[in-house]
Formats: sequence, structure tokens, C-alpha cells
Amino acid sequence: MDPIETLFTAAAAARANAYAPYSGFAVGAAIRTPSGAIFSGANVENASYPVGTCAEAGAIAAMVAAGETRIAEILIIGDGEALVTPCGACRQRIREFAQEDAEIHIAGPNGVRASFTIAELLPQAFGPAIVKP
Ligand SMILES: O=c1ccn([C@H]2C[C@H](O)[C@@H](CO)O2)c(=O)[nH]1
Ligand SMILES: [Zn+2]
Repeated sequence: MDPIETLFTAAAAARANAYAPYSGFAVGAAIRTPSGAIFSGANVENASYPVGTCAEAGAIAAMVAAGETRIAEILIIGDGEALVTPCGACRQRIREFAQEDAEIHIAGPNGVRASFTIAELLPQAFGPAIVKP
């Protein structure tokens, strides 16, 4: 299968399990690391609304738990007509692990609609190199 299609399938499977009873807005995300492994996540909402977490955060947590810390590509599937790009907090989360040339693919239920780099979505970012000695 085409690599993007593989990511899309993983993100769609996670999205099908999204826990979004409050917004009704299901999101799925899938990361491919340089090793070729794929990690996925879905948004998980909470009765205490601010405690909910984004799909991207879930996929990043799965990647880190498996011992990987580099994002080669990430694909996010949202809903509706508008591009569901990562929220501000998730742009920062992706920035932490994104390779320089990492692509962020934004998809709807029928496929990828646009692709960006992290520099496009989070210019002049605060990142690890600033903090790490
Ligand atoms: O990129 C995004 C944008 C939104 N959401 C979730 C958060 C919340 O559960 C719902 C509506 O904002 O969608 C994500 O998971 N990722
Ligand atoms: Zn987010």
C-alpha cells in the first residue's frame, strides 16, 4: 500500500474509536517514524471539558511509549469541509518531535486535502534546541 494510504488507514481506524460525546467531532491521527513504525491516536473528551485530549497527543504518547521520538510524517483526519489543522498546543507537541522536513497531512474522511511543514504551521517556534544545552 502507498505510505500515505497506510497512514490514512491507521488514522481512520483510530478516528472510528474517538471518544467525543461532547463535541461530536471525531479526529484521528497517525504518525510514521523514520523506522517505518506507525502510531495512532484519537481524541478523548471528558465530562470536565478542558481535560479532553487531542488525537495528535494520543498518537505522540503511543510513539513515545514505544521508545520512538522522531516524527517523519503525521496525518490527521477531521470532519466537515474546513481543513482540520492541529490546534496550537498540538503544533507545539508535533514540533518537539518533528524532523526538519516532516510533513503534516490534513485529511477529510475521503483523503488528504493539504500538506504542510511544521515551520509553516508554527513559524519562529520555541523548540528543544533552545532549552537543551
Ligand atoms: O486537530 C485537532 C482539532 C481538534 N481535535 C479535537 C479536540 C476536541 O475533542 C474536538 C473538538 O475540538 O476535536 C483534535 O483532536 N485535533
Ligand atoms: Zn490539539
